[in-house]
Amino acid sequence: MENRPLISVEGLARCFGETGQPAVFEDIWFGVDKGEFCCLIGHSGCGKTTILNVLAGLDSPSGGAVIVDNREIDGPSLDRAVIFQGHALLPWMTVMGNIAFAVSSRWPKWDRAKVQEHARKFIELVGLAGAESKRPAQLSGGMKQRVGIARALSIQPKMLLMDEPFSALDALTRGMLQDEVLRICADTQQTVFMITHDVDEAILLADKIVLMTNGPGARIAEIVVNTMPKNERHRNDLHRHPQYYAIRNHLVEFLVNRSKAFDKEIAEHGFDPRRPKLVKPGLSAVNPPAEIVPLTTGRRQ
Ligand SMILES: Nc1ncnc2c1ncn2[C@@H]1O[C@H](COP(=O)(O)OP(=O)(O)OP(=O)(O)O)[C@@H](O)[C@H]1O
Repeated sequence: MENRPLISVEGLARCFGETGQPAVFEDIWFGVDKGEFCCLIGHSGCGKTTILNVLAGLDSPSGGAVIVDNREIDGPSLDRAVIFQGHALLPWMTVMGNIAFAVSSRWPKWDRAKVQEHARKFIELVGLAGAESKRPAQLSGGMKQRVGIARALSIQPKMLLMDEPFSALDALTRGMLQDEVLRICADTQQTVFMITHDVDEAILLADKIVLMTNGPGARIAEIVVNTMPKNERHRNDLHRHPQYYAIRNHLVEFLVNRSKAFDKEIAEHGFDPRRPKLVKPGLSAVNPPAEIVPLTTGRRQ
């Protein structure tokens, strides 16, 4: 049996509107391994949120498929938890109520005491002990986002999907939450797919950064491997790491110049969308992963 990553995005395309409209993105191929933290970066409108929605099972692609654990996604599942930019909490419920609600959806047979005990562990994990009985209106933006993170983690999903989860927060709160997410995901070996516009956030959190060209017809241009090991990534001295500027300059150069002129690169150097190049800025390029043979579902072409 071939070695498929936990999440395998295979030939994904999405068109909106009438037939004949150009695809927002097409022929998107990449994988996320178990325990890996993957960030997706690209300009506004290239289709990042649409890809995340497909991964969440909230949208259907016009072509291709997403395979998780060797099964094609065909709808939402508690195996995949989403953290949105706006935390989407239930305003009439307390912190405990919001998290317990998710926990009891996941394990409907658990009694109230077991649900609350489990929920409390995650409330503590995100530093909200003592705020269990507060309602969302009584919380700051950062605290609400912590509840969203605790709720998503509490159902112990196979994968965590995050759409710019920190972008609405002030810089100080954003930094603190980034540190916590980095620690929690490393401790729990959580598989994460996250969209961000913030290059430094991607360098701090991601094991690999998937670069998307501009739409319409957006593609995965390449995949940047974060050559800074997780345990050497610290927000306050990220810029002192010997690999930092090589990675940062590579990402910024892509966003400023290459993302809009990728067709020219294709014409000059060729391009295999099934095997986007793996790049290690500051080190040499490495071979792309082995090609994945798509599962034939017969459902979509
Ligand atoms: N339901 C929809 N109906 C029609 N068009 C849509 C729909 N959802 C998204 N689009 C279009 O698809 C394109 C990609 O949208 P998407 O939100 O996925 O981009 P994005 O890369 O996440 O952008 P941003 O970084 O600004 O959030 C946009 O042009 C958007 O208008």
